Amino acid sequence: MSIQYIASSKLPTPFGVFTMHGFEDTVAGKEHVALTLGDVGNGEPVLARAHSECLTGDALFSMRCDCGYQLEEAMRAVAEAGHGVVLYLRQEGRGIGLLNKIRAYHLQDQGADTVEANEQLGFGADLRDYSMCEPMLSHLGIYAIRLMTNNPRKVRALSDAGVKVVERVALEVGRNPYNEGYLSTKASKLGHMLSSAAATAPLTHQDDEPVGE
Ligand SMILES: Nc1nc2c(ncn2[C@@H]2O[C@H](COP(=O)(O)OP(=O)(O)OP(=O)(O)O)[C@@H](O)[C@H]2O)c(=O)[nH]1
Ligand SMILES: [Zn+2]
Repeated sequence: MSIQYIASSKLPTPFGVFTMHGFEDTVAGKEHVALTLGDVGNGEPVLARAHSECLTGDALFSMRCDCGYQLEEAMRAVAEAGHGVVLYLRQEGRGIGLLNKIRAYHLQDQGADTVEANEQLGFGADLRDYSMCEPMLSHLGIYAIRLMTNNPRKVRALSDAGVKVVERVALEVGRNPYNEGYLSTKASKLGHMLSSAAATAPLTHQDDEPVGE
């Protein structure tokens, strides 16, 4: 198996004290992380998020997408439930990588949507692979999950990869004027289950009125 468990440590966050588990994909050369909180290995289905890396949204406060908001809400929900897991998967830009995502954003600045931009760069719309999830979850003693996502293809991909998904839990947060078009493209072209007036969960950096655009 190419996924190897490496080490664990505490990770205190504003939401609670998680345990961070590091894994290495020795074939792809990628490092992935699982954050757990509470007892996740008791056989009960576990509240879970499989979150694909988005440096811009997760770390740089970007409002172009909903990733940062979803990550924050997922960690908050796990803390509120008292147990759960967040898999942080290092497949930036739906698998095309950070620099290609910046190229794609440049094309989107000029009018392409998120799918057209990928295609203009010669990539498929979504190159992600979820095969690391089952071995990571198994290592943590998790055999069934309640998956926080709006993406039905992610549910199918995880199921196809051997993960028992007993429920999909909607995760609609962070809609704002900068990601409105992106979210409607996700719904129309990528099949995401999104209501048009999704609830917003403002983050501290979302307080300012948008400027430009
Ligand atoms: N190529 C590309 N990747 C993007 C863009 N915006 C966000 N991403 C990446 O998309 C991934 C997140 O995918 P999303 O489609 O937003 O959400 P999802 O994971 O499919 O679905 P949810 O579980 O509902 O969040 C992350 O890896 C982001 O870096 C974009 O415009 N172009
Ligand atoms: Zn994002």
